[in-house]
Amino acid sequence: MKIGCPKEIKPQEFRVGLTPNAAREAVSHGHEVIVETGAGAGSGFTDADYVAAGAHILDTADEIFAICDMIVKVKEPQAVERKMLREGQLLFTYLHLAPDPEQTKDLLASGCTAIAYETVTDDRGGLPLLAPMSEVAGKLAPQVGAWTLQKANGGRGVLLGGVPGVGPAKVVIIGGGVVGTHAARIASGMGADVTVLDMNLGRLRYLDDAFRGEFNTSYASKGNTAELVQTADMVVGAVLIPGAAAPKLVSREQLSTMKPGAALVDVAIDQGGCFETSKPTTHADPIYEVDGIMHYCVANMPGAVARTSTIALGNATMPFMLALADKGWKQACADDPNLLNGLNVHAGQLTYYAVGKALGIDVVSPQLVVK
Ligand SMILES: NC(=O)C1=CN([C@@H]2O[C@H](COP(=O)(O)OP(=O)(O)OC[C@H]3O[C@@H](n4cnc5c(N)ncnc54)[C@H](O)[C@@H]3O)[C@@H](O)[C@H]2O)C=CC1
Ligand SMILES: CC(=O)C(=O)O
Ligand SMILES: [Mg+2]
Repeated sequence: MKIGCPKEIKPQEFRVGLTPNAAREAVSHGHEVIVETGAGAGSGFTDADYVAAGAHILDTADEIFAICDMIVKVKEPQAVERKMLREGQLLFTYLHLAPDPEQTKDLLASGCTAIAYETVTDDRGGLPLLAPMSEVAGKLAPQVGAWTLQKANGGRGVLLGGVPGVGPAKVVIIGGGVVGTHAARIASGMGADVTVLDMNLGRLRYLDDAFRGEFNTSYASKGNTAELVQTADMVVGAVLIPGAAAPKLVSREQLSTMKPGAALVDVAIDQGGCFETSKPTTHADPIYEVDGIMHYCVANMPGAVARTSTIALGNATMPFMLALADKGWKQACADDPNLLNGLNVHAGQLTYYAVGKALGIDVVSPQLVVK
């Protein structure tokens, strides 16, 4: 199979879909790997590194999309990339379709088959291709939130860890999954007073047990959430219902109950965001203010630490990428129900129920598609 890896074109996205190690592995399985010139530069990989791994280099994304059977990327295809996708071609990348009707329309029109990293599952109910980037974004959240809280950036002027004689900042994390857990570890490591909210009591039990009270836990009822948000210096949005649009858990009215200059860090923005006032921002212009509350809503946070993120993502995607290349997507998905859960689009039809529900589009069963 011809496997293509174009350079990412989303603003300030420095990750790349294939590492030289992944390219080497695919070549050793008998595949041809074609990488766009400079695609790895933002992650510290040169064209020569890919050539040494057995890949070929081409000058433009057009050439790669024209000749490759499978396109491996990081971020959802941008409008110009969507025009290059074609019937029968396989796209393997993050998609986040539920909050993105335009991308969904274009993918359906292209006739391609698209497998979304964020809905591939594992046998323990986890999301193995989302997890590495959630680990990164979770660890970044207190760091970017601390910066947002600085006075010159519009924030409250509060230091997360406090100092002797002045108490620490209060950090409230809504969602105690992968993002939430990593954010809690870092925020409490920075000395903040941290509370994690989740609706899953089993998850709260696990967090309490595993971290031995290093941070507080609270059940995510509307009342508890509203009370904690009022007292918070920083709120991290870290909820997920896989594939679906994020539920809105803090309304615009609630902003007036918060401390002026508090920071909302909406990591769930890639699924539409869990604060009513969230809208996607970029690393170039990451924050904005609504009703005196600072918002940070960058939808590709891991791109900021591209080398760490590219290697972590590549470790996770490699076995799935190889299965897709070795067997073809249909057989690979038929053999592995976890990979089949990644199938979002095939030949003009949606194949993921939560996306169809969010966008009001009919869905065909993925099991029928691979029969
Ligand atoms: N902005 C960015 O650059 C990035 C964003 N993300 C996003 O972060 C979000 C979280 O991802 P993960 O932590 O991996 O998901 P996860 O599935 O590990 O955790 C989500 C948690 O949210 C909880 N939850 C669901 N609904 C809730 C509610 N109404 N109230 C309280 N808790 C609720 C679940 O019980 C679960 O524990 C996702 O939208 C993901 O796509 C992930 C990586 C990078
Ligand atoms: C998960 C995601 O959206 C990202 O890593 O950018
Ligand atoms: Mg994203």
